[in-house]
Amino acid sequence: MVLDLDQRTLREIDPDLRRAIGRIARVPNLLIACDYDGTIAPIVLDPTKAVPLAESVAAIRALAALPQTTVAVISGRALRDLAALSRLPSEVHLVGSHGSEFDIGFVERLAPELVEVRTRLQNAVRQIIENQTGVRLESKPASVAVHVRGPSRTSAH
Ligand SMILES: O=P(O)(O)OC[C@H]1O[C@H](O[C@H]2O[C@H](CO)[C@@H](O)[C@H](O)[C@H]2O)[C@H](O)[C@@H](O)[C@@H]1O
Repeated sequence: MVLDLDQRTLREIDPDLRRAIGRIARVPNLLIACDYDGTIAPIVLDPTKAVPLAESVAAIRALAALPQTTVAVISGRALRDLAALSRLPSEVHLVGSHGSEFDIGFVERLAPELVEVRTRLQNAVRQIIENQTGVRLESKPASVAVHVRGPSRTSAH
C-alpha cells in the first residue's frame, strides 16, 4: 500500500492511528469496504439526488488501483440505484440491499412468495403515507424505505 503523506503530516497523526495504518499497510490482501449514504455521499433531502463527494471518489479510485487491494461500497440502496448514483468504476465492487445484492440478477432470483410479500408491504405503506406531504416511498428489491426527512415533525409522526 502506498501512503502519499509527507513527513510533517505523518508526525501530526495520532501515534495509535499511525501504528494502525502501518499494520494495515503490511497485510497481504486488503479489503476496504465503506458505506454510501452519509459516508461518501452527504445526506440530502431527496434520496435520488445523493451523489458522492469528488474527494471520496478520488480516494476510492486510488485505493482500488492498488495491488492486493479490493474496494467495496456496501449500501442499503438497491444495487441499480447505487450504481447509477455513485457512477464508480467497475473495479469498485458495489453491493446493494444491505449486503444481499451482489448482482442485478438478485431481483430475478427472489422467490415468488418473497416478491408477493414485498408487493403487499409496498402497497400497505403506500396507503399509509398517501396525503403525507413530503413523505417519500423508496421501493427496493428486498425492502421498502419510507423517507420522513422532508415533512414537518407532525406528519413524520
Ligand atoms: O447503507 P447506506 O448506503 O448508508 O444507505 C442507507 C439508506 O440511505 C438512503 O437514505 C438516506 O440517505 C438519503 C439521501 O441522503 C436521505 O434523504 C435519507 O433521509 C437517508 O435515510 C437510501 O435512500 C436508503 O435506501 C438507504 O437504505
